[in-house]
Amino acid sequence: MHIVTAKEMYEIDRFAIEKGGIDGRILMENAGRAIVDQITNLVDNTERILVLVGSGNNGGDGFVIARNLLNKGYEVIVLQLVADEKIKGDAAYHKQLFINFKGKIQLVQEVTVVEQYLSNADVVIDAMLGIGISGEVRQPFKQVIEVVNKLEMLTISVDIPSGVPADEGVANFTAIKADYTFVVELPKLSLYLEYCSPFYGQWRLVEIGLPHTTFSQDNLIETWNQKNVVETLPKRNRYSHKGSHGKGLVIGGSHTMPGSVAMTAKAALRSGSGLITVGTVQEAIPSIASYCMEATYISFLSNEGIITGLPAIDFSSYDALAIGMGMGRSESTASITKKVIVDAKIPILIDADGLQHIKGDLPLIKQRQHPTVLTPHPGEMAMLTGYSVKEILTSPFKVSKQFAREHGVYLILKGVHTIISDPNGRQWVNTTGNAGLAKGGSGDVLSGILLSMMMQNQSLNDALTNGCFIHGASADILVSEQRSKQDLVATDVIDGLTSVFRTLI
Ligand SMILES: NC(=O)C1=CN([C@@H]2O[C@H](COP(=O)(O)OP(=O)(O)OC[C@H]3O[C@@H](n4cnc5c(N)ncnc54)[C@H](OP(=O)(O)O)[C@@H]3O)[C@@H](O)[C@H]2O)[C@@H](O)CC1
Ligand SMILES: [K+]
Repeated sequence: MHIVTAKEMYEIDRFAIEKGGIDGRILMENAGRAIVDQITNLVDNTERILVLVGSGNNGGDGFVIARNLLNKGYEVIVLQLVADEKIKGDAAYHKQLFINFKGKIQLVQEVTVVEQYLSNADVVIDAMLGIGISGEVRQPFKQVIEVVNKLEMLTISVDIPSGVPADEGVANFTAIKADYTFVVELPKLSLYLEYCSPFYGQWRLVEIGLPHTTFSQDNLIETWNQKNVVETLPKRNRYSHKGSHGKGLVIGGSHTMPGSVAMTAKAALRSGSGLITVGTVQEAIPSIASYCMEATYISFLSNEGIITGLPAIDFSSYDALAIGMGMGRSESTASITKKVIVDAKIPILIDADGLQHIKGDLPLIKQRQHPTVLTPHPGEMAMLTGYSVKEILTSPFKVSKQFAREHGVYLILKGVHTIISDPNGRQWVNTTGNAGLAKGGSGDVLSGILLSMMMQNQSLNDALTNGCFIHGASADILVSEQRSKQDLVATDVIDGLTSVFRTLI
């Protein structure tokens, strides 16, 4: 599903009205009614409802909601926070309907009076500000937002919690902390920003009759969900053999960090790879092999437990390779990483210490004729780009797109909402995963799943989005059935792959 910026949402709205011929007042009615259907599942009609409305169409939705709740027997009061003349167009039309239906509207701008009304209500519907907000929230909204948040009553936001920007790039704002948000038609970008999404509370989309078209050529961002995975994940052919599902190479590990490559290799095998070879230091091989007996091993030259030399490897005999996990950050591992990037004429995934090593050599990656996949977390992304972590989290879509285009890479920016960007600037947001994944080893497991997907017969975009989905889905299934977010560890996520594949294939 397409994720929209405010600008794109307005384009779709304009298209529906101007070209499609639908009346904006009908769209507003649809929005309000669809949201009322949701509210009636949450709130029973003995509860007193206060609807806070502002000057725009978000407030217009508020009037439709108030009228339809009134019709259903709820006790409803609308607090209008702006002067009468500010309410125009479709919103004014629906305000008049509410009045015609004997609805009660109080024009209030002093926060103390708003507070009194709030103390006599059970539920607040937030229809103050929608996607039309610009700049810092002004008074009286700022104070009202603070009061609503302080009271901690059931708060339901219309389209977007008032004050939350629709788009990325705004780090500091005052906004309603909603318990529920009913998002009109399409998800807004801020739903996938980790500093904005908590404000939405639980959220759901409501359909109002707009087409799901996109007019933007430059901002293609989509969610990637189970349906997409089922449609694109290759089915295993009965007549296939181990060579048909990819022969992958994993380079990394060190005496003190053998677990990383072990988990990458095991995850790759559990995700369908035909053959996996691990290239690592001699002293780590016995412990890795005891965990991952299905892999084969190449012993690399080492000194004090760190890889120091690359043996002669025919990279062309592999379908893809992953490098960097648990490798350490010495001069020798840096030069090996660079040599692999130049010599290996196959798709490469670079993670962890490998990312540190390429920072000064990004042109080498751009020159590659084969795909390169980078999998940084925000800290590594900051190291690669020179932006601060805060800047990256404030504009993760923009920063990733820019980086993927500039360096010709596939970029997976890991996070609560992992963003996958391709070299053409297309982007996807993964929809699975939970806080249980915020542990050491998660990234190594993801690299293994991705390596495997990169070798299966699918487009690289599908491979990467599917890999991220499957990784998060394993954690989700485990947390819902047997583990908790507390005790989930990376190797569990590998074991959980069985449940994911059983539901997907
Ligand atoms: N297809 C759709 O998209 C549909 C959308 N619909 C709904 O419409 C909503 C978008 O409506 P919208 O465009 O009227 O904007 P919205 O956010 O209600 O208000 C903007 C007003 O707020 C004000 N204001 C601005 N910044 C401010 C600030 N910092 N601090 C304080 N005030 C500020 C500014 O007024 P000003 O005081 O500047 O005159 C401006 O006029 C959308 O979220 C959805 O709910 C549905 O009805 C169905 C179809
Ligand atoms: K709102």
